[in-house]
Amino acid sequence: MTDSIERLYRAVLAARDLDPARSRTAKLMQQGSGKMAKKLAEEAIEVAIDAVSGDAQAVVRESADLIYNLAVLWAELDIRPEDVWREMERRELLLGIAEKLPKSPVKVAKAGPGGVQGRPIVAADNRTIRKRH
Ligand SMILES: N=c1c2ncn([C@@H]3O[C@H](COP(=O)(O)OP(=O)(O)OP(=O)(O)O)[C@@H](O)[C@H]3O)c2ncn1[C@@H]1O[C@H](COP(=O)(O)O)[C@@H](O)[C@H]1O
Repeated sequence: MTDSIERLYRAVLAARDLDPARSRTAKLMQQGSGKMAKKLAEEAIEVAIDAVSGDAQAVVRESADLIYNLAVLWAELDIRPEDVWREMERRELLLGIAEKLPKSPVKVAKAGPGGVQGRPIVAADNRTIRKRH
C-alpha cells in the first residue's frame, strides 16, 4: 500500500508544474491550499456517506479520491510520505508498549519491608495515550 501511495505522490509532484489546462493536479495546486483542503474534506464526507449507506464499492472509489487529495495536500506542504510513515511507526511502537502496560494500577504488597505501607504503581505514560476507535 505504501508503494502505491509513494508512486501517486511522485506523480502528483511531477504533475504540479504541468500546464493547468492539461493536468487537473496542476490546476488544483494553482488554486491554493484552501481549495485543496476543500476537495479533501469533500472526498472524506463522500466516503463517510457511502459507508453509512453500506455501499462498499463506492467507499473503495471515494477512498482512492481521498488518498489522491491527501497526497496533493502533502505535496503542497512539502510533507513526504516517509514523514507520515515515521509518525505511524512511532505510534505503533508507543501503542505496542501501551498494550503491555497494566490497564489499572498494580497493587503492591500491603506492607513492605519493615511494615511500610506500599502504594499502587501507576504507569505514568498510560495516562497520555488515548484510545482510538
Ligand atoms: N490518482 C489520481 C486521482 N484520483 C482522483 N483524482 C481526482 O479526483 C476527482 C474525481 O473525479 P470526480 O469526477 O468525482 O471529480 P469531481 O470532484 O466531480 O471533479 P472536479 O471537481 O475534480 O473537477 C478528479 O477530478 C481528479 O481530480 C485524481 N487525479 C489524478 N490522479 C493521478 O494524479 C497524477 C497526475 O494526474 P493529472 O492531474 O491528470 O496531471 C496521475 O498519476 C493521475 O493518475
